Amino acid sequence: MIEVRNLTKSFDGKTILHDVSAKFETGKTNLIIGQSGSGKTVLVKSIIGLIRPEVGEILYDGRDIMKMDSSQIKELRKEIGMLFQGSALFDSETVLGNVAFPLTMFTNMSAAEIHDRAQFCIERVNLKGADSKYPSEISGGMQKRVAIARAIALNPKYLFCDEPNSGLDPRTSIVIDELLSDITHEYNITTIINTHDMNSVLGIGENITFINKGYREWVGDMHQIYHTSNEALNEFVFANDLFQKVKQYVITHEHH
Ligand SMILES: Nc1ncnc2c1ncn2[C@@H]1O[C@H](COP(=O)(O)OP(=O)(O)OP(=O)(O)O)[C@@H](O)[C@H]1O
Repeated sequence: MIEVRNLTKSFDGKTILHDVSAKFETGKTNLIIGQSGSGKTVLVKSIIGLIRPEVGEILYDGRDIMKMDSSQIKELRKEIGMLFQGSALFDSETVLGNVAFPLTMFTNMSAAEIHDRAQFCIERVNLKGADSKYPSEISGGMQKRVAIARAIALNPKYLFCDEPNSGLDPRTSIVIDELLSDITHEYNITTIINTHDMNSVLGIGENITFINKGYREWVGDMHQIYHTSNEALNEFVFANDLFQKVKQYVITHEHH
């Protein structure tokens, strides 16, 4: 579990995070949602140690990253997988080369072991047979799966995903969401997903943290969110007609 306690962060005298506390649970898909500019990225960057808040605690299964020096943070990062927006693959490397990269960089595994582990991860994301392809030769959804395979190569305890569905069509987005959710459960990973995608919120949101103007205003899951009395959250999630209808449908049918 990652627990954040009373985080406050300001830039140039302007407070961006106001006393934010949140829990991100092990083996669950933890979503962070909120409007553009609400402070989600500042929160995530704080959690991974790229930004240092003025006040607060950030506990990785009890270990406070705020109290770590840079070499300790570097050690901790070995337990963290990252999935960046746009996949961030190396264009000049094959699928296999991309997935093998962190294994080559951060382990003492032999070439044969690296090959086996990379192949295992490639198969886990259903890309068997694509290992010698280059990123430019595969679709955006497949690239995202390569990025997921790379992110899990080192068997991370923690996985951070920044807008994993950006640029993907709705159907591919669901495939990626389900893959992230399955992997989270299967390997008992503390997964944190920064997302704007309401399909993800309602589809895989096991633990949702809503940030509004730098305050953590709501926490709950994809079922509870239909019943929220938080106006800002309601407007954010159910802004469009379709989601409004889904909400009415769910609420009506729950009472029967
Ligand atoms: N390094 C920085 N220096 C000064 N201000 C910053 C810095 N980083 C972020 N901010 C400010 O913090 C606020 C919150 O930004 P943040 O990027 O966390 O929003 P967000 O919720 O992630 O938005 P989006 O959904 O658009 O990515 C913004 O007003 C931004 O200008």
